Amino acid sequence: MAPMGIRLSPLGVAVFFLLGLGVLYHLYSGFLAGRFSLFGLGGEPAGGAAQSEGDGGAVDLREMLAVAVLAAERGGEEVRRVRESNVLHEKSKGKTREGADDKMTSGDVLSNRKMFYLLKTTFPTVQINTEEHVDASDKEVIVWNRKIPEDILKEIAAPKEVPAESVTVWIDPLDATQEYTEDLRKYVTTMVCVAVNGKPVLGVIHKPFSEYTAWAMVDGGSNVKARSSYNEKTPKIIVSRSHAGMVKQIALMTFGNQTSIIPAGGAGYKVLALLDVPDTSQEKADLYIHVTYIKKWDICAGNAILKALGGHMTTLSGKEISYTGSDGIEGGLLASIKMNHQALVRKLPDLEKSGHP
Ligand SMILES: Nc1ncnc2c1ncn2[C@@H]1O[C@H](COP(=O)(O)O)[C@@H](OP(=O)(O)O)[C@H]1O
Ligand SMILES: [Mg+2]
Repeated sequence: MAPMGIRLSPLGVAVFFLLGLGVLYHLYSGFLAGRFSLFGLGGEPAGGAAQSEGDGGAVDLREMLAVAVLAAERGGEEVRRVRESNVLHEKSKGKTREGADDKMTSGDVLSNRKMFYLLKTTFPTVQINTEEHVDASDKEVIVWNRKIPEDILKEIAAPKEVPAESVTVWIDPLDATQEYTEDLRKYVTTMVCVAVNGKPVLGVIHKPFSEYTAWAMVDGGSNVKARSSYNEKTPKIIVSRSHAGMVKQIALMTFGNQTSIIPAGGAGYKVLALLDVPDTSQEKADLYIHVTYIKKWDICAGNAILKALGGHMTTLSGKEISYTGSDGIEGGLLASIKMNHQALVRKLPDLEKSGHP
């Protein structure tokens, strides 16, 4: 006889066992999904999302920085792969206002796809503006493993939440496309910028061919710094080599003939030229000046990094640039660090008033 006269029916045991399994599955499914995403095994967006569909509320800027770094690096892998294949599928998207070809390659398109979908999957409600067209039928779900790299954790000790609707992300999947087509690899970067209420707060500039990444967050931290000194009197000025306009004449007129001009590709490269960057292929300059029309994805990341390090990027007349709304800016660009930026502005001609780029 069973103790206390209880007899266990086989059917009852089976039902009890199944119920138990159901409860365990319910309890652990979220945990397991988290583990799988940890290994980057793919799956549904919710697996790596730092923000769920219903959570229009807040995003953590420290998480956005981690994803921005990853996106720039993943995009960079595509940029490198396409360049090394030598099959660029080079096309013209049209002409710039000055009549130059606005080029696009498979490197731009494939990098854009990776960068856009990684950020979109992780932060589904955030506004993302990117240089290249995103093909919705060619969607790729890329899951973030939710790991914030050690160097970011070391610099930025706590999460920093902001309302998701205050955020605009700017992606440049391949800066210096013209130079990319000429195989001038050192100028090429991939960039991500996060603006909050139009102000640039977080920037990432990645060099795919030297695998160097600079990042910074305003009032947060950075992995890059300013150099110890700059020449304010006769600065070395870095300028565009393929969208120059009248920049050389303006620079020489303002700073005199002793000033040297360095023509270079890429807005990301030119901002890095102002900083203390260990990459040996990186030239150094004291100022970055641009006088023709330029787009916000080209400059937002550099603006955020300079601002985080105490520098400035403004129009030539000293106006701050707002990273919401329209894609482009008139009025040129002046970028400096550890200099009297307003004094530089006073020296330069006001392009917006003269109407002459
Ligand atoms: N007048 C202009 N019109 C449109 N885009 C411009 C421009 N001047 C510069 N740019 C863009 O700004 C970036 C840096 O330019 P530059 O190398 O000449 O300094 C390049 O971005 P992309 O390579 O991402 O297109 C370039 O196309
Ligand atoms: Mg580009």
